[in-house]
Amino acid sequence: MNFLEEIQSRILIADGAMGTLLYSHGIDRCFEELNLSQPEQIKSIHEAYIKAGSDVIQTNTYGANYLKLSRYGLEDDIKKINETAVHLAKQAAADNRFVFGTIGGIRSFKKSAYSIEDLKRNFREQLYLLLNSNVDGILLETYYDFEEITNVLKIARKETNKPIIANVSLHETGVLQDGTSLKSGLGHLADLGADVVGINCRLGPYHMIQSLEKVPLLDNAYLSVYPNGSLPGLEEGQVTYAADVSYFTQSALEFRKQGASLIGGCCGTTPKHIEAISKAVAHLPPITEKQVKNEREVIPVLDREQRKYEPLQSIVKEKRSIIVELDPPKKLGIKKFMQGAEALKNVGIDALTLADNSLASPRISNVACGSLVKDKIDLRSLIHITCRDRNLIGLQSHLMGLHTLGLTDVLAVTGDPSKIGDFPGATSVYDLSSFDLISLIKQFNEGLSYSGKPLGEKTDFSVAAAFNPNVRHLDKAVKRLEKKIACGADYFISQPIYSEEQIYQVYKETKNLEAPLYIGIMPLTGTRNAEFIHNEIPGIKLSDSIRAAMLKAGEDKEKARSEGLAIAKSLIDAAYDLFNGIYLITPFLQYELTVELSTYIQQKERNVTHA
Ligand SMILES: Cc1cc2nc3c(=O)[nH]c(=O)nc-3n(C[C@H](O)[C@H](O)[C@H](O)COP(=O)(O)OP(=O)(O)OC[C@H]3O[C@@H](n4cnc5c(N)ncnc54)[C@H](O)[C@@H]3O)c2cc1C
Ligand code: MET
Ligand SMILES: [Zn+2]
Repeated sequence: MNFLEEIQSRILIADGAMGTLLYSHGIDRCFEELNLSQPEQIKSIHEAYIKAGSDVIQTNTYGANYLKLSRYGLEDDIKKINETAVHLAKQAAADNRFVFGTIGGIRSFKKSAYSIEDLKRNFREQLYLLLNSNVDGILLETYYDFEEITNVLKIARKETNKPIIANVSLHETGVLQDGTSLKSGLGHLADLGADVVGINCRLGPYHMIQSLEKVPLLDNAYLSVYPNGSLPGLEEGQVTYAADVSYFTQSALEFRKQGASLIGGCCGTTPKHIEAISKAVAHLPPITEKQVKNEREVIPVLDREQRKYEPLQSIVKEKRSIIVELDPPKKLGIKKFMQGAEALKNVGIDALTLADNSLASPRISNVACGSLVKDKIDLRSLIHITCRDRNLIGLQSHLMGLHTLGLTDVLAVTGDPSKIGDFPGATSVYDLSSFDLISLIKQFNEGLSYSGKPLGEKTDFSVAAAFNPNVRHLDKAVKRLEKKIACGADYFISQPIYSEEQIYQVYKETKNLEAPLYIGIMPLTGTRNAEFIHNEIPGIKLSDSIRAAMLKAGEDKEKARSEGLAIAKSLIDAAYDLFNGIYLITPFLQYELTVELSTYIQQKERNVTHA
């Protein structure tokens, strides 16, 4: 009996979930290891699916590859686990059933977690083991990453003439994670040589039917569909699925109408679901003609609204520009903060920069503060965004919120890790790096979300990135800047520098960059503050003369304060002719200091223009 002949003449029934039926062993268990320790149970699950009507069953090898097994320290058992899995499935299947060796996808949305080379090596090993055990075909399932499935499919097609089923998992109805439509994705997999192409997991029948409505019958591959039992729920920490099996009778008829030739189930489905599907469609031939729904017309992306403020990168390329950091307060109450913002606006700075819980300590949301500053004082707020506190969902929601509030100027940073802050046990999310975040914001400017889904409007963010010059190898830090420019950074803002020599070094190393740089200067507020910064903030070093001057000021607060200001002014003098952009950092909400320094810069500017 030949799979490809069989599927041509009638709808074939696949099996349902394996993992769901093994949950009772504990969710953190390696289910594939059960091939060795509980072979009878695995075999009886296969038998239950066969009894329910499955023509095609899959080996219990979804995660039986090096990368997944090594999470459990089981990588050395890879050969035995795969061979036994094939053996058990074959024992359960009579001659007229097909045993497909399954290989699950690895990547989630984070491409950086595994390189394509890692994935290919990992795949090849499992593929050889399954083919050597003489499976009837190969099943690729739960691939969210289209780059991954196309690469592994090419390998499989090269290595075997046996039938290959290639199933992707959808990001949302009809759309893959990278924004590719299901129609074009499946077409591409068919062109790469898959015999059957389709979808599995994540969605239930309703969304899968909707997705398939836009997919035509292909002339070089059959269509498959493996829906989940339902959308997942959570009960007492356990994933649950709705158990209405009769719903699957109707769903199976719909799948047939959409052109599916192979119908099974994924997470949450059981032999009962498969029985319902089998009873509904196993005796029917596949359809030969199909009315395809048009892909949704591309919604025109509205052009951006007029920006309220000119982008800082344009200003600083042309002329002197001062931006000042004023951190949102650590306690409730924003009177002093707003007074500071107003005083700084009155001395004519270009923007107030608002850190995002810097040093990983909670503060009033910088969006709340920034929005008030824009609306009440009419001063541009530059909102820092870290990747520490928000996952990919939160970050996208945040960007949409900023756009909605008209906060168009942002600084994208990785962010100080939680472990250095007030709540060391809190999670540092880091779904994205600063590079990824810069790229994401620039993609928003094209009107597209992370997955490439149209946002309806284009945003108009101007994106700053951070420059940390206080490192051992300045050239490496500058290389990071080049990478940030490649991701879309419009300009840079540096950490504070406390040495005239270092300012000159930074100028030399960065002067050829395409993107302008605001150089960071923060007034020292006292002798202890100076010693703390020199000795305890990683990377930052005060020059000998600055340190000596602060030590000389001693415990006299007034003297230390004016010495701190004098030092900041001398650093400004050193930076003045080299950089248009000056970034002043206000220590401890002492805005009088940054007001005085801003005035100092402007005075200098007037003297120069009048001279
Ligand atoms: C202007 C400015 C504003 C900031 N605002 C905030 C804020 O609001 N909230 C907050 O939490 N943090 C803030 N930070 C701190 C910042 O997140 C980091 O501590 C650091 O300065 C690096 O910037 P980044 O996050 O863009 O890091 P990236 O360039 O993305 O680097 C991430 C990590 O890679 C490593 N790395 C970086 N450079 C090198 C190098 N040359 N060699 C080897 N390893 C390297 C470091 O471990 C670094 O932490 C700010 C920093 C600056 C300069
Ligand atoms: N078919 C496999 C199983 O049911 C994979 C499911 S998708 C995570 O265990
Ligand atoms: Zn699944």
